[in-house]
Amino acid sequence: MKIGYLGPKATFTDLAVTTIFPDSEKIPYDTIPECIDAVSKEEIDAGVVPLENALEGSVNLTLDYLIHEQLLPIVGEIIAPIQQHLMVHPYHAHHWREVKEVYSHSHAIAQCHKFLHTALKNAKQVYMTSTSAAAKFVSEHPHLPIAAIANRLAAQEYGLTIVHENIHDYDYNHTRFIVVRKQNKPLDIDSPLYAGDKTTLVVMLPKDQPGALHQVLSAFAWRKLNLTKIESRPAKTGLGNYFFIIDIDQKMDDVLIPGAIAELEALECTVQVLGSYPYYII
Ligand SMILES: O=C(O)C(=O)C[C@]1(C(=O)O)C=C[C@@H](O)C=C1
Repeated sequence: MKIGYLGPKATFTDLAVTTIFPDSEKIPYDTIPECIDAVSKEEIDAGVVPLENALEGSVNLTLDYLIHEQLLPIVGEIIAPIQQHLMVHPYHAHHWREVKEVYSHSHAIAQCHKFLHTALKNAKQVYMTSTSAAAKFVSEHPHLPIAAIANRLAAQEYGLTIVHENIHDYDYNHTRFIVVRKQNKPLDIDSPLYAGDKTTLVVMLPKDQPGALHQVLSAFAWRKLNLTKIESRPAKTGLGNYFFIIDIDQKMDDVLIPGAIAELEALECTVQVLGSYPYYII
């Protein structure tokens, strides 16, 4: 199987893919949209992109691109621990406190806000497409006084020295990655890391109906369907127009979830099933 991922080599997405698909051919893409487009064009069998981080919340680019540009089914989810390290070119290892710029993915920079605020208060923060793209950039500019925030594999891959370990602000730092495919075909993963199943819906509420969200939630509540996430994103059709992304803590069944969807449609909601898929915890 060919699995695309947010690259280059040694991103957190790469680590997640290697753990869950150890025997697959891995194809890196520079950006999340490029990876999703490659799935859509069937250049690859599946794509893996980050969706949500425990400290920083949703990766909006993934959500928006999937919902507005390429509506592909989610066929799996990988939850992985995230440890962020500060790294520099070996040349700067002894004077890393003097770096002028810190490069990383915006989520990684946000996860290390307290550390950056205290240890590198005057360094400019520069966003890159991924943590390993930042590490690669730092390795390619040995004479610049700059640092990257990335994982240990990236330090090894790009020959950087870790000068401060575990700089993320809170110990519990995990990211959810989703696996998307062109067709809604389950992945044949036989992994001891399997931890359960989820179903994700995208729900657009009817316009200007008092209590609509309350009614939507009660369609799940009285069926005792456990929701693990509800998030709103702009529908991009006008101010105040939002849709909701709802995760249900179980597989699509024949009765309860279809019943809830039918009830939402009767309330004039538009409902799309983004996927019903297994998740794996690393
Ligand atoms: O840049 C990477 O290494 C990624 O895999 C992306 C990403 C993200 O988008 O949140 C994944 C995990 C970390 O939370 C930081 C960055």
